[in-house]
Amino acid sequence: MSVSELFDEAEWRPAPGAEGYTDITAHVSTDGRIARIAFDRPEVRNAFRPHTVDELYRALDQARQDPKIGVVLLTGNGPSPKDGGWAFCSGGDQRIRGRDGYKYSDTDAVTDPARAGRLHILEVQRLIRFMPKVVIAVVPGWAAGGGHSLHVVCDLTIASAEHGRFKQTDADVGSFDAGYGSAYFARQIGQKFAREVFFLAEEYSAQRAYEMGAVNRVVPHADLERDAVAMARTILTKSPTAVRMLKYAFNAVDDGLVGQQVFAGEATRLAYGTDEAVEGRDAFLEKREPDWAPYPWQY
Ligand SMILES: CC(C)(COP(=O)(O)OP(=O)(O)OC[C@H]1O[C@@H](n2cnc3c(N)ncnc32)[C@H](O)[C@@H]1OP(=O)(O)O)[C@@H](O)C(=O)NCCC(=O)NCCSC(=O)CCC(=O)c1ccccc1C(=O)O
Repeated sequence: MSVSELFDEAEWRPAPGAEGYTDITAHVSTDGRIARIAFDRPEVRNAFRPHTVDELYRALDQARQDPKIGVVLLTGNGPSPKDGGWAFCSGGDQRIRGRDGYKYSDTDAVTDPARAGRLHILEVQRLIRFMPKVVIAVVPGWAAGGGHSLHVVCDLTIASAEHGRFKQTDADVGSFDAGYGSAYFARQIGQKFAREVFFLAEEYSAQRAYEMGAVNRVVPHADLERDAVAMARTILTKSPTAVRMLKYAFNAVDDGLVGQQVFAGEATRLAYGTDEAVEGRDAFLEKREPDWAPYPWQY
């Protein structure tokens, strides 16, 4: 069975360990430079349960640690075998929501009570936010609730003109993403629009979301994945260090001290590459005073 109607078999090979996944699919482009990670529960509009989130975190972290991968495409497989509907992701699976979070199924055999009720999609959001690679939300259908928040936290969004739909249902179901999903969303599209999206929970077409500044590109459905790969390939022509520093620079202004820490960590890595920093380290190891003379107080 095909992974998804938009999936091009010639473009991808399974990511290492992907054969064990049940709720997502994970692939790497044949040249190893792009990851494609997809929700694979189209019959429930790609809603996620704790097991889905575990797999998603693992696949994203694997992409984060793969030095060849520069861009991650996050998408949803489809269409639904039940009614032909398309989805990026419809957020937390409301059927298994408990009073302390989302519940593992009996077959997941969770014995640790601390793991019983989960909201760890927020850990996935942080992984997307802080990974030093560009993450593109590729939206073939509904992005709703926590699925809407995931598209918000991705670096870029490309959506299907025919089937892309955006709706923030959190307040309909008594949930609220008070972090990136709402406050950061308001930074993206402005306070009035963001409040409208949450307080009215209406449906927005891909074109309307584009006009509001929530989406980068709207393309014909049949071209969605091809165009997403083309975007990724353009990004891959750029300097990895420059892209990494730019992502962290864009983040820093909204991420407080954590944003500064992440940006500064990369600045430190760059500084370690200079002769000046090498002199500091060598002087310590050689038990001598450092000679800073060759390094001016630049202005
Ligand atoms: C997405 C819809 C608007 C699509 O509507 P439509 O095309 O008419 O399809 P339906 O017939 O409604 O759905 C088809 C089928 O799928 C089932 N389904 C869809 N979504 C879900 C879901 N989220 N959970 C369980 N099942 C779902 C639906 O019941 C149908 O099944 P049948 O058996 O065939 O009848 C519409 O489906 C819709 O509105 N879906 C619900 C969207 C929603 O409210 N999601 C939850 C929001 S809350 C959330 O995601 C919290 C989790 C979270 O991420 C979080 C946690 C803590 C802090 C912050 C966050 C955060 O938001 O990030």
